[in-house]
Amino acid sequence: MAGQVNPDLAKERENASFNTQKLTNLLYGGAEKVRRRRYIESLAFSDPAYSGDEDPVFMSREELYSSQLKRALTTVQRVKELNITEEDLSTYRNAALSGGMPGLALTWIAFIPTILQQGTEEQKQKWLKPAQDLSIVGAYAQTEMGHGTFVRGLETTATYDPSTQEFVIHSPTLTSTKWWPGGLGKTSNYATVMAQLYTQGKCYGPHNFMVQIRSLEDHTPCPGVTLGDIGPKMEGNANDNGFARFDHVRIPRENMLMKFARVEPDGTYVQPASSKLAYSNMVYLRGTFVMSAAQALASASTIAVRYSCVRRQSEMKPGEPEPQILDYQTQQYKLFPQLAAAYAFWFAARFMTQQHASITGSMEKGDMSGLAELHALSAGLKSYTTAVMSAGIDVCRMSCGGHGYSHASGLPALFSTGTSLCTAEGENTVMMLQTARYLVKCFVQSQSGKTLSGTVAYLSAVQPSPVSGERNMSDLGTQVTAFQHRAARMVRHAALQMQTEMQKGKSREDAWNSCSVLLIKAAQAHVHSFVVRNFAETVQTVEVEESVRAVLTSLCQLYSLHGITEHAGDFLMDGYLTGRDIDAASSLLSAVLAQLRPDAVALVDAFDLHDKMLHSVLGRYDGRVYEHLYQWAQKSPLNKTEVHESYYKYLQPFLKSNRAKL
Ligand SMILES: CCCCCCCCCCCCCC(=O)SCCNC(=O)CCNC(=O)[C@H](O)C(C)(C)COP(=O)(O)OP(=O)(O)OC[C@H]1O[C@@H](n2cnc3c(N)ncnc32)[C@H](O)[C@@H]1OP(=O)(O)O
Ligand SMILES: Cc1cc2nc3c(=O)[nH]c(=O)nc-3n(C[C@H](O)[C@H](O)[C@H](O)COP(=O)(O)OP(=O)(O)OC[C@H]3O[C@@H](n4cnc5c(N)ncnc54)[C@H](O)[C@@H]3O)c2cc1C
Repeated sequence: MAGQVNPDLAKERENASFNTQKLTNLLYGGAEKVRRRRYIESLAFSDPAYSGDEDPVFMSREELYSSQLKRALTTVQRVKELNITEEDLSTYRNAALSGGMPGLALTWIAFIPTILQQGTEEQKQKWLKPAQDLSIVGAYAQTEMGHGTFVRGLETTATYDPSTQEFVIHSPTLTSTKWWPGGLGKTSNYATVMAQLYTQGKCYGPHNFMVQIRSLEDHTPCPGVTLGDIGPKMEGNANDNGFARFDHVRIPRENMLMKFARVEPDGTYVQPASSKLAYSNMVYLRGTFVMSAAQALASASTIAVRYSCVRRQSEMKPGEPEPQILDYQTQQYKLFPQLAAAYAFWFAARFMTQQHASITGSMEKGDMSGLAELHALSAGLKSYTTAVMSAGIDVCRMSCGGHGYSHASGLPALFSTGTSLCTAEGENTVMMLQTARYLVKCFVQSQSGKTLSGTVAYLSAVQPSPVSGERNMSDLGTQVTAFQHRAARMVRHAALQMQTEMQKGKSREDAWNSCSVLLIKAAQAHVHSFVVRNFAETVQTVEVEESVRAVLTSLCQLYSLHGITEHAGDFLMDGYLTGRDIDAASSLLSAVLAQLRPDAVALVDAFDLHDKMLHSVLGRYDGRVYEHLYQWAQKSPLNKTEVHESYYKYLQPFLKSNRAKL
């Protein structure tokens, strides 16, 4: 990252109130981890095997597919040569493949985790090593053309035949065609297939099956399997999201992933401790999306904040030089909430990872009591953080004016990739409704006197009626309590509204549907409140230098004050906060924007995102935007020749004939 730095950016860095490195260490879990991550990334960044390809935005779909596949295979080779450990694997791969996720990566992201989550010890022994060594390449084939959300509605069948001890995998209808799985189209030779399990004439619902789909010799589809790519998408076109149809394809009984449910050789079905354990891999992946959301928003904020310090536009005071656009309060109001949300989500992702490890640890020992909370938390956090991230990246894009709209900024690709996380691994509305379902249940339990624990404990603790009196709106404790009050009120309101609808004669399902907008809003308020509380607790308790704590405290205040002012109606609804409180929150918010302004560049630098990860001319660490914008445009394929061939084909004859008519 050396080289001459734009003087405006250099000045920003000199003027920061805290040591950037200390904050980076906090984000990544210590100085040694930061050093290690940088070293591992440098191995990829300095490797000539990964350089030389042109910018992905100038490539055709086929070029992109094959170049990223080649890169992915190089990573496999390098991981062995360089002895990259399990701990460093994702850092290395992310650095090497930052130009676009290849279909092959689904082996790492979804296929291997499914074997780990759903396989018996024997099955792990059989398939994990080949998958890790890439002697088999796998996809996670669940979604069908007709059903993605409603897993119980999947149509693919796996019918057990005790006479041969095999399952017969079949796609009975067009809509049962597997559709979307990453890496399925052209790359994979295996897939875990989610199918309705039939045995002894009874359907036991969706279960996972290991199915070979292509020949290990020549990669042609196995008998009875039809495969292909589903075509280009909004982004992610290095990935061959694919389709698959099965015509009575037979697989051995041992290919059902049987960690939880089992089918005995005679066809007897053995129940799992919970039928939802077949979904455990989805819960795991959703949890990981929270960090992806944090990192995507961190990238967008880094690009937009750095550029906003390099870019000068208009006149603030007559006769004075044009100001850096970050000096406009409106620009700060666009960008700082995204920056604050990136930090908030980073800490929430950390909590999510710890919760996942702790609850799955208990589940391994047979204690299923945490499953519902884990599902509600991962579904809600996935939904909330990816939605805010997606909208936030677009705010960052617009904040960069015209240059933000160019692929040179990196923001269009970041948005199109990021926004896919709102749909993949559980559509966001559907996920938030799952959280709402849990909240309503908890509310009913608290009404009958049960003391709630975990992330919903506040639902029984918060006073239903507002507390009158003066409030200090700058106090983090006051802000957290206000968020909890808002969420508790909204959950109570949605649940009581449902009860009212049912008392009027509606079925539970109809009452649920007619209250679902209220329910979604209540669940969003719950997750929002959790994120605020977790952020506040982190900044108050973390061991760190006081200057770092001070800037994080301002950032946390900004995050919650922004939430309060943007959702003022929710806080005012029952008079918990007054108009004066909201006015105070708005004034404080303006003050915090100004307070954070000198630290903005240092706060994005602390994410420690290398230029080779950002892929942005606008977000370059050295701020040399204009010269590189000019250089970048020269690479446009349209500039390969001075006069484009279409001129000779179309424009020249057209102009000639037009002129002849004159
Ligand atoms: C920029 C960054 C880029 C980064 C790139 C990243 C890579 C991207 C890679 C992309 C890769 C993308 C890869 C992909 O996309 S893979 C495909 C992912 N697909 C999905 O996620 C499907 C979503 N649908 C479902 O999960 C279910 O069908 C839902 C949940 C909707 C309903 O389900 P169902 O109809 O069966 O249930 P029910 O509603 O009758 O409820 C019944 C009860 O069950 C409880 N329940 C439900 N579920 C769970 C659960 N899991 N654990 C524990 N409990 C659960 C529920 O609360 C209820 O409890 P109760 O109230 O009765 O007590
Ligand atoms: C980039 C990408 C990668 C993917 N990778 C994979 C993969 O590797 N493997 C795989 O199996 N799948 C994959 N998928 C598929 C993905 O998991 C599904 O698209 C996703 O789960 C949403 O399901 P759906 O498409 O059926 O949406 P739908 O459910 O049809 O959603 C359409 C609308 O209906 C609404 N809706 C549906 N049900 C309800 C309800 N109960 N209440 C209220 N509203 C409702 C939704 O909110 C949404 O507004 C991928 C998808 C994408 C975009």
